[in-house]
Amino acid sequence: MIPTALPEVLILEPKVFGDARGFFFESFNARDFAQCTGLDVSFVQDNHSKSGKGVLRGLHYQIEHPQGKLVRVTQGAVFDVAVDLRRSSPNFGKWEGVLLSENNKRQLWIPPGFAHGFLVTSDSAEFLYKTTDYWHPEHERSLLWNDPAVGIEWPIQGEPLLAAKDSAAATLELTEVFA
Ligand SMILES: Cc1cn([C@H]2C[C@H](O)[C@@H](COP(=O)(O)OP(=O)(O)O[C@H]3O[C@H](C)C(=O)[C@H](O)[C@H]3O)O2)c(=O)[nH]c1=O
Repeated sequence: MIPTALPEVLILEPKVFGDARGFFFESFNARDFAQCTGLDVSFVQDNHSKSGKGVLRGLHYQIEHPQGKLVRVTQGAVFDVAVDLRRSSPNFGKWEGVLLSENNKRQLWIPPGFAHGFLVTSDSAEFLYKTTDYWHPEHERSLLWNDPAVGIEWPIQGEPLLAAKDSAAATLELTEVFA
């Protein structure tokens, strides 16, 4: 486990076994996750998305039924970002960005209370993640990817490819946040 500038956001690096055939690693182990993070969480949903170069999905969160997310990349590379949306946090509005790729096999734990999104930096990327609560579309919110008040330094020249809901997302000042 590798800490980040946001104490609750954690990078996890699996032990990878390579041999003449290729590689093997345990991509998730509940006991090891609990031991190395000290967290007592259970995951209820696995998600898998594929995106082209320059796609930015996010920054999303559920205002009710907030989801903790354990995210990883199995093909390509993304710049993965978490933003602390807990008003009571000393890091409210602060962000952390981590390169996740098929090569570094790093995973990122994003707790409930944070917005999450990623920018695809490779030609395409397959993104897999586990969530600690189910999808509740009625509670989904989107924080604007380039809100100057948050100041995320996305590794992109020009505009990303965004879903309409993300182009129209609210700024930190106007979006719903957590206590
Ligand atoms: C999130 C989700 C979506 N869907 C359906 C709804 C749409 O018909 C389709 C695509 O959904 P959406 O455009 O919201 O997908 P993303 O933009 O990748 O959303 C995700 O983006 C960022 C990276 C996140 O962290 C969230 O997990 C999630 O909000 O999948 C489902 O059926 N179940 C789900 O859990």
